[in-house]
Amino acid sequence: MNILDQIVTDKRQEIALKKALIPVSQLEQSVLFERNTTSLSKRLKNSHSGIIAEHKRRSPSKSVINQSLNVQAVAKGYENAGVCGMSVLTDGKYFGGSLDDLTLVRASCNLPLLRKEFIIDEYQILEAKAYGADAILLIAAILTRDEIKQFSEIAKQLSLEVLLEIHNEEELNKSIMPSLDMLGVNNRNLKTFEVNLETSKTLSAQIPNDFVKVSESGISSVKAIKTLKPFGYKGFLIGENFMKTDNPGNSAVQFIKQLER
Ligand SMILES: O=C(O)c1ccccc1NCC(=O)[C@H](O)[C@H](O)COP(=O)(O)O
Repeated sequence: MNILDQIVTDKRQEIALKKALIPVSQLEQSVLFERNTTSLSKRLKNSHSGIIAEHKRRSPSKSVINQSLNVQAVAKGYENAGVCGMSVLTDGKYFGGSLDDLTLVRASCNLPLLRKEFIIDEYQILEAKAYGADAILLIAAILTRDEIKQFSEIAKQLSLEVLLEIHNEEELNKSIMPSLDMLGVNNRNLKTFEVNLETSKTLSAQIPNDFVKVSESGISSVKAIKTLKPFGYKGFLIGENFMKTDNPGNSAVQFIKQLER
């Protein structure tokens, strides 16, 4: 079984338990549920750096990255560095994240927040809104076209933007639809965990210009961003490169300074 299949199998059980514990009516009563959201895609379009900085404690590919940081300090550091948005991993088992991380981050910065999760059920989209997200990730590899349509339309009704993640042409072709805001090309092969920026380069020409293009994973240098920009990318999702340091905010400051040179 590949890693996505494993994660999805666990996720189904997790969601069933959560639904029994916290009914939808309770999610809808959250004080964060009615808040106005901030557009991540607009920030990316108008930004020079285009960085979406991620909070990521561990991962299936790297095991532990950094478990000793305070999530709110990381969020404030990223905001002060001038990133466009923040991605908060909420999966517990594989990434060491939680929905509490999302709420803590929401309380400590005004950045547009992406809930980075393996979304396979409408319930998780309601959670995203209730815990403070501005955008959700949908992963084409684990969803049918009908599910992508259904979930992205629900997100729209909740004023959440959608970043649709693809790994190849087939996933791109099945996913294109107007209810998506951003198209993310994941450079990480989830079978081998190898990262290759060529994936972003190769797929860029096939992504219609109506979508903000985001390159995800394995971005560890300013050079990589400078190489990807001519391919139309406006967003760059960076996790490990910042999180492996003692001060991810400071690393983002140095990174953006170099990018602006
Ligand atoms: O990061 C992993 O090992 C991973 C494995 C299986 C599914 C998803 C995975 N990562 C999620 C992400 O998309 C990345 O955290 C994100 O793009 C940032 O990547 P990086 O800059 O390489 O940390």
